[in-house]
Amino acid sequence: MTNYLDKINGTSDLKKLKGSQLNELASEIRDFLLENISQTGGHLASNLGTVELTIALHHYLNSPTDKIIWDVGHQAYTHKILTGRKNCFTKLRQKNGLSGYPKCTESPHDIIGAGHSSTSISAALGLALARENLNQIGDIYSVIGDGALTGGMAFEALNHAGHIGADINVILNDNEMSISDNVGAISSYLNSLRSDPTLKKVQADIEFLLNKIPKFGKTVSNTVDRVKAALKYSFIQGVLFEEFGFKYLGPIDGHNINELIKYFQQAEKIEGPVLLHVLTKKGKGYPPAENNPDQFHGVGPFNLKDGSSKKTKSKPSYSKVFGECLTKIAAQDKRVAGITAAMPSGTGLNIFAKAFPDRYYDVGIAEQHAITMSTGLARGGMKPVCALYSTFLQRAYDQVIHDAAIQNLDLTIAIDRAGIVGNDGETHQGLFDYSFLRPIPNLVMMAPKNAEQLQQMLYTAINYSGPAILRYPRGSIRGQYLPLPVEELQELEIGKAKEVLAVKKETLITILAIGSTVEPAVKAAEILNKNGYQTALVDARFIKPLDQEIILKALNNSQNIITVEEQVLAGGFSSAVLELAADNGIKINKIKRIGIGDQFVNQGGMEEMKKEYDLDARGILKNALSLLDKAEEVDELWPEKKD
Ligand SMILES: Cc1ncc(C[n+]2csc(CCOP(=O)(O)OP(=O)(O)O)c2C)c(N)n1
Ligand SMILES: CC(=O)[C@@H](O)[C@H](O)COP(=O)(O)O
Ligand SMILES: [Mg+2]
Repeated sequence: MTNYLDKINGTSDLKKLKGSQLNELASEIRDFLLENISQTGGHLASNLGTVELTIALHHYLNSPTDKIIWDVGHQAYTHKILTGRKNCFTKLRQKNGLSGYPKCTESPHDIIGAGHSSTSISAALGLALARENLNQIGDIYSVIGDGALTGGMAFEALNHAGHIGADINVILNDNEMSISDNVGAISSYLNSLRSDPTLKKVQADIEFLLNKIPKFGKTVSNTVDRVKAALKYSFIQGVLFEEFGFKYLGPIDGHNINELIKYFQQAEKIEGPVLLHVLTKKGKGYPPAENNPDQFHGVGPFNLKDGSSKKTKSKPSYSKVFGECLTKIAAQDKRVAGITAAMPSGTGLNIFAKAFPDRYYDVGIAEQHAITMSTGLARGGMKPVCALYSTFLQRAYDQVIHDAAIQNLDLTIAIDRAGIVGNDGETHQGLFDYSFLRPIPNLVMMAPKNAEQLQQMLYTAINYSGPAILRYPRGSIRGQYLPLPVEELQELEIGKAKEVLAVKKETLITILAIGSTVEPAVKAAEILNKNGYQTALVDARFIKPLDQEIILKALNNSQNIITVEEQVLAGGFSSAVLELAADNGIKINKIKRIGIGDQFVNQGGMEEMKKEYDLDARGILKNALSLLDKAEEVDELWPEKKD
């Protein structure tokens, strides 16, 4: 049997294949994806769905002169395979390995880097305008999913591109899924387009017409309009995208390479913006993923035979603890509502959704709207809890300031995936939220050290009457999970830290930690104390307001200070401590700040990357010893064998 995949070393080899050879290649690529992703993990279902579409694009276009922009970018694995990166798949999403997203530094074919949703049409438009201004050549294709199309930015770009008649092609990859079921009026609208038989007939007639016309531009538009009228089917009334000034082509079978190429040829004949509505199946070709596209959207290593996970059962995630606790609180208070921006299972809000479907809102990929809608709910007397990943909350910065904080409204923002997120890499790290939220008046912001504190903090945030934020990391909890009954939940005193190991007069070292760094700091402090280096430890709990009393006490009484935060150093927890010291005229003898410097953090395992930035117990110990000029003792003091 011919192995086409091994023979392809770039898109020029692909172009030599025809007809059924391309279908065979698609099948080989699917096997390759399954073989590799089952070992490394990755975004399986979306990639299985875009194999034929990507082959057709690269067969028809000349990348990188022609430009393909992948929205979110989690579905671009076949693009990577066809553009010379096949051999890198053994290290997909791993440290120093192949990125799971398009990345400009990785390949000239990755025109625009991504990871966050709904940016591709804007980027395509910018490229088209640059092409025009600089007399460049090349077609420009953006590939956006039906989920990503729920993001407001996509519509800002459609609005602009349609208005100016930009010569771009937007492929709407409609698989009827976001990560979970897609939501919203647009999604229902796409359903109606998909099943409209008249549209297919009109498309056939238009195709016939286009084949007769060399370039479907302004000069012939009257003819086309006449044909449309004659067909008694108005695109203008029928298709939303036409209202935006786009020519609509479709629906197109996204698993039929020849049909796709035929439509690309058509699109080329049309001047101005074209939207190609391509229908694909998420998880295509692998029954476990076809049947459970949500579960197979992003996966860890799994057994190919049945799709079962290779991971041994681990502790519950922070998201699950959050979801369960919220559900319990909501059972007692019918004002509590849950809001997600297209991440119900990721945030644990699916647990709440099941119990209280009437108070649960999935707004689609619309973080800005999620926050402002929450403020409206709050104003109306509800107690909204809006759960967003830290990295995606970046989208809603102004809404937090303008709609929540200035008006001091009573909402809770639960920031999930705060800190290092691991294999998604730079675009998804949650490393900026302390810094961008700390300067905002009226906000209260806390970070739990473990599952127990997460529950207490959620209860505190919901009961606090004003905008309250809690941030917690991705992945499994540390320590034990004892689900607390509501009667045992207690409001924490706002802005109160806790001395885990008391600060005394002339303390040698005080570690000031917050959130996920507290538990490794406890371990480091225990080792230091055991070895005669008297160490105190403060769990700050609140970054805003900071407990001035306890932190000033620590600064005044300690010969050495260590701050630890899973965040960038600039503007974060350590900055808050230094500001407090400066404002109170305290001269800190020696200080070491552990956190992320002025750089983006690459992909890699979560623990692996935390270790790299000294955010683990050993890293904290090492920094403490180096403050005492005893760095060389770390191996000797560290109780575990070198790993
Ligand atoms: C701003 C933002 N919010 C949320 C996400 C998380 N996210 C990644 S992919 C995805 C679903 C995208 O659905 P779609 O575009 O239809 O692609 P599919 O996975 O179906 O191929 C979501 C919600 C994100 N990447 N960016
Ligand atoms: C593509 C994307 O943005 C999401 O699929 C993301 O990878 C989810 O990350 P988690 O695995 O942390 O939920
Ligand atoms: Mg989709």
